[in-house]
Amino acid sequence: MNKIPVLEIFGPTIQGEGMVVGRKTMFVRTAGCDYSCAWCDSKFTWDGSAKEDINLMTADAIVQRLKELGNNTFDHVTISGGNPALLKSIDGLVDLLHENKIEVALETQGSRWQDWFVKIDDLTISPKPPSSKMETNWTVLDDIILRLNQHHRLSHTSLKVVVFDQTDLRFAEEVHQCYSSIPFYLQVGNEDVEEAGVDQVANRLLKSYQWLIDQVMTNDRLNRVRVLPQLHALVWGNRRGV
Ligand SMILES: C[S@@+](CC[C@H](N)C(=O)[O-])C[C@H]1O[C@@H](n2cnc3c(N)ncnc32)[C@H](O)[C@@H]1O
Ligand SMILES: Nc1nc2[nH]cc(C(=O)O)c2c(=O)[nH]1
Ligand code: SF4
Ligand SMILES: [Mg+2]
Repeated sequence: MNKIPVLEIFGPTIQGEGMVVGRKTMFVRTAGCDYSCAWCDSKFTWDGSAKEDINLMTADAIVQRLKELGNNTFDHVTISGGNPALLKSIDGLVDLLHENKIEVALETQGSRWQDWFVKIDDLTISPKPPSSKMETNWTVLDDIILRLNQHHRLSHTSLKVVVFDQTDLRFAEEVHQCYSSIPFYLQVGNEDVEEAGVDQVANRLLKSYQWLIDQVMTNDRLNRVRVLPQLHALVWGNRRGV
């Protein structure tokens, strides 16, 4: 089947995270995840609560919807989820976006490989730290990085680790040490994914950002790194579709 299970298409907005933070982009959010992170801010993609909202769409229909929403005001689309890497059918969407001169970014956790990864312009791999309660399969992650390297795609790749506490920070060090040539991003954990108030979310995030900066500044294992909060959460809190 080459249809794609889609939960959200939205934008234009700014990429709030990681290697192309601030970039004007549209989002396509797919349904389904092989993980169930304790603090996932997109639980509706895998916990069944939004299963009625899943749209099985062709690549053509997705691009048509993106154009309805964004007209000519975008040239970049971020595919996130859930885990889009569960879906072979994303291949055709990436090709169609490229045919339309639109760049493509991907958010994934590094638990599955897809051959279409080598076509992604901005590929973010985000292994999950202990606070998520998930276990990284290092063999799979190694294999993904190896394949990207074989295809000369590391210049299009970044690693991003969400950090909530000291234990997560040790995990981040480990990931950075293993793959030290890949641009590395530390992302502030959002502890308030149920909070409706924008100011409350922003205040808490800024406090956590300060803590994370302080930790990283004095850490000699985290030198060639970038430390970022989720910019969209600072602006819009936990609102969906931004
Ligand atoms: C919802 S996930 C979807 C893509 C993919 N499943 C992944 O985790 O990389 C998108 C990004 O949001 C991050 N994220 C999810 N919940 C978060 C939270 N509570 N605080 C900070 N970042 C979070 C993930 O780590 C990931 O980098
Ligand atoms: N603005 C904005 N930036 C994002 N970066 C990664 C997101 C995601 O949920 O994958 C995300 C999102 O949902 N919104
Ligand atoms: S891997 Fe991503 S989408 Fe899946 S549960 Fe974790 S944060 Fe959520
Ligand atoms: Mg998000």
